Amino acid sequence: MKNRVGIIGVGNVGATLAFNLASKNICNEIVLKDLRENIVEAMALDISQAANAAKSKTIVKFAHNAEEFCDCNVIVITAGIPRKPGMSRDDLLLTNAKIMTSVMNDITKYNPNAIYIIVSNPLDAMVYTALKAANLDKNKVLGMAGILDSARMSHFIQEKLGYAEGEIEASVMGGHGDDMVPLANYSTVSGKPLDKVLNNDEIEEIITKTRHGGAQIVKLLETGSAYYAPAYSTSLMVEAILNDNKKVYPCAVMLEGEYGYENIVAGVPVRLGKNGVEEVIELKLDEKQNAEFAKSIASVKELVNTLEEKFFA
Ligand SMILES: NC(=O)C1=CN([C@@H]2O[C@H](COP(=O)(O)OP(=O)(O)OC[C@H]3O[C@@H](n4cnc5c(N)ncnc54)[C@H](O)[C@@H]3O)[C@@H](O)[C@H]2O)C=CC1
Ligand SMILES: O=C([O-])CC(=O)C(=O)O
Repeated sequence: MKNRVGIIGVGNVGATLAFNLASKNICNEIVLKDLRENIVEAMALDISQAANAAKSKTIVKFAHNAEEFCDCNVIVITAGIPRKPGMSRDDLLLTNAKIMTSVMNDITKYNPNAIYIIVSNPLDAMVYTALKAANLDKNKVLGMAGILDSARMSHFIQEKLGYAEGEIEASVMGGHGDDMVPLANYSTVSGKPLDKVLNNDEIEEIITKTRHGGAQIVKLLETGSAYYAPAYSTSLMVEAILNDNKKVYPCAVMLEGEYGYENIVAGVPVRLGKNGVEEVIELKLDEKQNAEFAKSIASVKELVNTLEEKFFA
C-alpha cells in the first residue's frame, strides 16, 4: 500500500514540512493543498525538484480540490493565520476555528483512514475543534507542540551550559501556551538529571525562556511565527505514524480520564503508531507540577468555553 501524506496549508510550516518529508524519503507521495493555488503549485514543483536532487523517491503533487486530496494515511493541517508581534496565540482562536472546521468538513470524507496532525494555533483548542467538526475517534486526531517546546527547552539548556548539543532530553507537557509545563525532573543532560548540572535559578530561567520561545521568534520575525523547528517536530510525528515505530512523544490529545481530566485537550506523552495515539503515558507529577498542569488545563478550558459559546452554539 502506498504511504500518502497530505498537507493542508502550505505556508511557512506546511512548505517546510513538505520539503523535510520529501528529502527524507519516508513516504511515496505528498499531496499539498492551500487556498493559494499558484503558491501550492509552485511549492509542489520546487519540492518535487528538491526530492529529485536528494534522490528521494517521494512524489510531490498538489490537489486542485478536496476530491484530489484523498486516501491519505496521515494529514497535517497547518491552515490558519499565524500571530504577529503583540498577539497571543489565543487571539487566533475564532479565525482559525472557522478555517479548521471548514477544512475538516471538506477533507474527512475522502480520507477515511487518515490520522490527523493539527498544527494551527491555538493548538489545543484547534485539536478540540477538529475533533468536534469531524466526529472522529480521539486516537486519530492529535496536535503538534510538545516536541517543539521540548526542543526549545533543550536548546536553552545547551545555550546555558555551552555544551551537550545532541545529548539533551527535555520534556514539556500541558497546553501550548504561556503556561505550558516544562518538566525539569524528566529532563537530562547526557543521562544526568537536569538538577545535577544546573541550579534552581538556572532551571527557572530555562523554564521561562521555553514558555516564551515562540513569542521570542514572533517578535524578531515581525511578519509571522517560527517554522523550521515546528516543521521538523511535525515530521517526527508523521514518521512515527507511517513507520508504526511506537515512539513516545509529547502530543496534544483529548484526555478521557488520564491525569484526572475529561473532555479537554492538552499535551501529554503518547505512544505513536499506525493507529495514531496508541497509548497515553501517565507520568508521576509532583505537587507543583500538578498545580501547573491544572493551570494550563484551565487556560485551554477557557478557550474551549469561548468556542462553545461563540462558535459552536
Ligand atoms: N503548534 C505549533 O507548535 C505551531 C503552530 N503554528 C501555527 O500554524 C499555523 C500556520 O503557520 P504558518 O505556516 O507560519 O502560517 P502561513 O501564513 O505561512 O501559512 C498558512 C497557510 O494556510 C493557508 N490557508 C488558510 N486557510 C486555508 C484553508 N481554508 N484551506 C487551505 N489552506 C488555507 C494560507 O493560504 C497559508 O498558505 C498558524 O496558525 C500558526 O500559529 C506555527 C508554528 C508552531
Ligand atoms: O509562537 C507562535 O505563534 C507559533 C508557535 O506556536 C510556536 O512557535 O511555538
